[in-house]
Amino acid sequence: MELARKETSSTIPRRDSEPQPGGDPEQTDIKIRSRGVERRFRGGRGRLPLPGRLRRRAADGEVHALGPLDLDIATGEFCCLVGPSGCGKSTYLRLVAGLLRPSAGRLEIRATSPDPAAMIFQDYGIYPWKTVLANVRFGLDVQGVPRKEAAARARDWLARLGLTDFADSYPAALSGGMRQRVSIARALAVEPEILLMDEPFAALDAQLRTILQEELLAICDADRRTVLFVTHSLEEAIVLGDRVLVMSARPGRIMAERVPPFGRPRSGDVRNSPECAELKAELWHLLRGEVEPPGRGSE
Ligand SMILES: Nc1ncnc2c1ncn2[C@@H]1O[C@H](COP(=O)(O)OP(=O)(O)OP(=O)(O)O)[C@@H](O)[C@H]1O
Repeated sequence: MELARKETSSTIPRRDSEPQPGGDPEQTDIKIRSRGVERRFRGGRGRLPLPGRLRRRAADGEVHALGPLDLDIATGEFCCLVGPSGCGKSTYLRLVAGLLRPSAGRLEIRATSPDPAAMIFQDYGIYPWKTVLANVRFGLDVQGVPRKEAAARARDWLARLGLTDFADSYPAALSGGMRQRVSIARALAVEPEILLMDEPFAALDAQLRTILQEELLAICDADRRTVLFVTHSLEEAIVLGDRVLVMSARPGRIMAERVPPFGRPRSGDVRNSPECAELKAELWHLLRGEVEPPGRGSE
């Protein structure tokens, strides 16, 4: 993608402290534009049991979860979001998905379809009572895709993710890695313009995580999509992203951004490069001050 390629060089491009909203001012093909986007919550997370620190915040009335956030994401760009726990990463994804509305600011999704985003969660989000094939077909059925075409497209995605032999199995019979593949196949089958991934590999062991990262790289190289990927793993962000966005502690803002110095197509082997190690150290240095030490209180 243009932005990433232009900035690829032997040194890691820096855009410290005051990143341009959206990075490259010449970049006009914007898919997601955020201007002054904020989100506040009132009264905690419904009736969910909250740990003490969060319960105290909720009792105070309002949680300023995110922003103001100025950010442009280009069409076809793979953006990784890293930041301390509770800084509003998932909240931003839910805003882009249209599951939440901003409390202030303007969030523009420049989509060509009425339902442009698909979301993949850490806990798979697949239906246990449906077979693998039916899960992958689900979004296509909802879109009203004719039965034959839906079945063919679903089977194609099953094949791409190595799930053909499990088409008639139920999720309970699958390993965690397989379930996450089903979840990815289901999201991609509807060919979303925007793919939102919220720590999708966090529950997997290190080997499976590496394999699924490779698969995601291959899928995105074959078929460029706009991707927003939330992760706590700096290495994962560097290996996958055209751009790594570093968020401050809550209320989250974009504090810095870095462009991993790797082109496309890209192999997961870049994780073993000195550039990856250098960038990881730099990102950790940026983040360290934002990560709240245990017991420092809620504010
Ligand atoms: N529905 C809600 N009601 C009240 N508070 C909420 C709600 N959703 C999120 N929050 C609060 O907003 C803040 C940001 O939450 P969010 O889940 O977006 O953070 P995050 O960066 O994704 O965290 P993590 O990395 O731990 O998943 C947190 O303080 C959280 O408790």
